[in-house]
Amino acid sequence: MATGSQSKVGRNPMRQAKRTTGHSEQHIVNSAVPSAPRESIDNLATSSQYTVSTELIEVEEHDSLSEQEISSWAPLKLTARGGRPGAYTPPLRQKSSDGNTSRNETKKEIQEDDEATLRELLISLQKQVTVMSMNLSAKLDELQRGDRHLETTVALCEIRTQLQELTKSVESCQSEVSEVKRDMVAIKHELDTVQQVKEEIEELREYVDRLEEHTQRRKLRLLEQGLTAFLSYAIFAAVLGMLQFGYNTGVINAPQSNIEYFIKDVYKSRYAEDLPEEIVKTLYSVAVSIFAIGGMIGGFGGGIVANKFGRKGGLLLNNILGVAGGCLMWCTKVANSYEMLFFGRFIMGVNCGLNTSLVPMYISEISPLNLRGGLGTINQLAVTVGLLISQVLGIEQILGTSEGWPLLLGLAVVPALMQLLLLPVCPESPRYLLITKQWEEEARRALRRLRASNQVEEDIEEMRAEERAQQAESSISMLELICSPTLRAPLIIGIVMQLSQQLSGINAVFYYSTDLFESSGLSPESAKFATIGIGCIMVIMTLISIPLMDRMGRRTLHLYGLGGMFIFSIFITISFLIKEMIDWMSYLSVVSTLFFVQFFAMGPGSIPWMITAELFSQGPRPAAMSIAVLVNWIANFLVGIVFPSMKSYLDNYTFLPFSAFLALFWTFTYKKVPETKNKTFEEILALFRKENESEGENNTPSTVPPQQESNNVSDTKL
Ligand SMILES: OC[C@H]1O[C@](O)(CO)[C@@H](O)[C@@H]1O
Repeated sequence: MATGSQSKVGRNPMRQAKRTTGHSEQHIVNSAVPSAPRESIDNLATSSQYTVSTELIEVEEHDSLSEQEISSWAPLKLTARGGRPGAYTPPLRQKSSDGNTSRNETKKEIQEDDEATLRELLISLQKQVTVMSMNLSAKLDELQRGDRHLETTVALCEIRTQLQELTKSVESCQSEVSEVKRDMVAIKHELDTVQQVKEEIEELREYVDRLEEHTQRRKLRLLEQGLTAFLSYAIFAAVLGMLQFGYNTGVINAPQSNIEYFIKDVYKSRYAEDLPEEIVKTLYSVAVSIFAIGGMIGGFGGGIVANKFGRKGGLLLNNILGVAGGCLMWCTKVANSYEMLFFGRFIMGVNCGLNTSLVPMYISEISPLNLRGGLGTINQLAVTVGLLISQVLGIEQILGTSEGWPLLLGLAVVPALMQLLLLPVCPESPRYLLITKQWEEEARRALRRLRASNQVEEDIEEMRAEERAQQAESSISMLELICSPTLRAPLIIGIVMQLSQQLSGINAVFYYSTDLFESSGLSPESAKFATIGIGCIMVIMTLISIPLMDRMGRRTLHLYGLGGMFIFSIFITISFLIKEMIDWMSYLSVVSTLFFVQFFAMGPGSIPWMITAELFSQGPRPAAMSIAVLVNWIANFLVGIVFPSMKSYLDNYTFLPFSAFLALFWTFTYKKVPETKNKTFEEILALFRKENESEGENNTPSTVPPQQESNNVSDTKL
């Protein structure tokens, strides 16, 4: 307030006049110049009364301004001068420092008080000037009528000058008022803009809320979808491929001695000499393992086939290999050629490798979200059924004879022919049609048939969302997949899950269970039945795990599975170690093996197949499946090859390396594997993308400290 006053003093023409006059003049000025107007301008805002008092002029203005009018000047000075000496600071410039509160206060002050106050100030100033002029004119007349003519004239001149200055002062005041007015308009404009932005933000928030609600509703509807007859049919037709895999895995075990005799016979009939026993064993192991080599090739090529011919298309074509492989093995004896057996096994391997890639992909892509886990487990159920069928058919009473074994191997044509018959009426994967091929109408038609409903828009929307989410990484090649930082984590998880299935030692049990049981004290007959018992347990437990998959979640079941396998692998070792001392310990090994297999069926048997397909969106899924399936087949092959040597080197400790692997895989699953249950492919993708972004932000190394909560995004860091 004082500053405001001072600023005015500097510009006050009356003060200037006072400073430039001499002593005698000073008297004249003092006596002639009306001090009250000068004071009234200086103290305009603070004075509650206005008095003109000189020797010559006495103007009482007290009555002309009300108390209210005067007190209302104070806020005007405050806002108009802004506390900066000699310069007017518009309130507009204060807004940034004071924020919203100051803006609102300023707005209130200006809008409610200042406008009226400024107007009143102007009016009162004009009034004062008018009153003063009138008073002065009256006094002038009075003086002109008097004798002191000369002094009066001088005084009058001074008064006139002062009056002019006063007028100027009023004018400058007016211009300040207009300035304030202009600022007020600007502030109002700015406040309007702020209001507008506020409204826009509010609208956007509402839009986001609506969108979230819509996504939630869509997901709920997706979770309500049921299993239709046609979907069951399509799944049955597709999993025949996995049954084929199980059958060919198990079929070679039972007729081992028959096949070895056949190899010897062929050799003798060709070269008229006996083949050494070791070479016979080696040739038999070629017949066994060449299947896994074919599996690696087929598994690796699965991604290319899936993209080129589609999932269903690829499966149909693959059956040509199935029929060809089956026929070759069937005709082996008639053709008197073990080479034919090897070739047939190799072709069957390629066929099964392709199946392990194409079937889980097709099933996960046609399944409704809420059934994806359960239906994914059907893959492994088919494998176990295939294995059991081969074990049962392989007993001596059925086809496990020197005459029956070619047919036993040749029966592999049955699943292939059945699939050729059943699959053509099934639709192609709608995801493949929509996302890969961009054939929306065909995708809609396929979905309508699978869901037995015309309401398929939720599925279409969900697929579109997946497509949008993966846009940045569409059409991924294997090299791009390996190099992509976003996909690295799911790829490593997919690979480790496959390794956890094979390096758990399951095939050590499957390929060598009869042998194992015999060496732990069972008779050959009992050992064979114990092996069949294992096959049955496997089928039953896999069946039991189907409803659990979408209730307990993949991660939980995998952890239970690996944990149980770890415990019973230790029991197997213990039973081996003390079987010499305690007789009934051989039964402990059988029971432990049964439990070991039971825990395998609970999770590690089926989850790796489905989770690999779940961890990736449409673009990188085929390439990821290829790599993961290849790893599975390599590990499968290695266990098959290495286990006999392991057995002779480690003896009773043969299962210990598997125990160590199981502990390792359990820890990995606990720390890194996210839950995919009831998550859309888009959500799973977002999970890894978010994790990758936060990794980028934190600039942390790729291995992160352990996290407690599995479902947490950061759990997926690798
Ligand atoms: O059921 C046991 C079988 O399952 C697989 O792990 C495939 O899932 C095979 O390698 C194994 O022989």
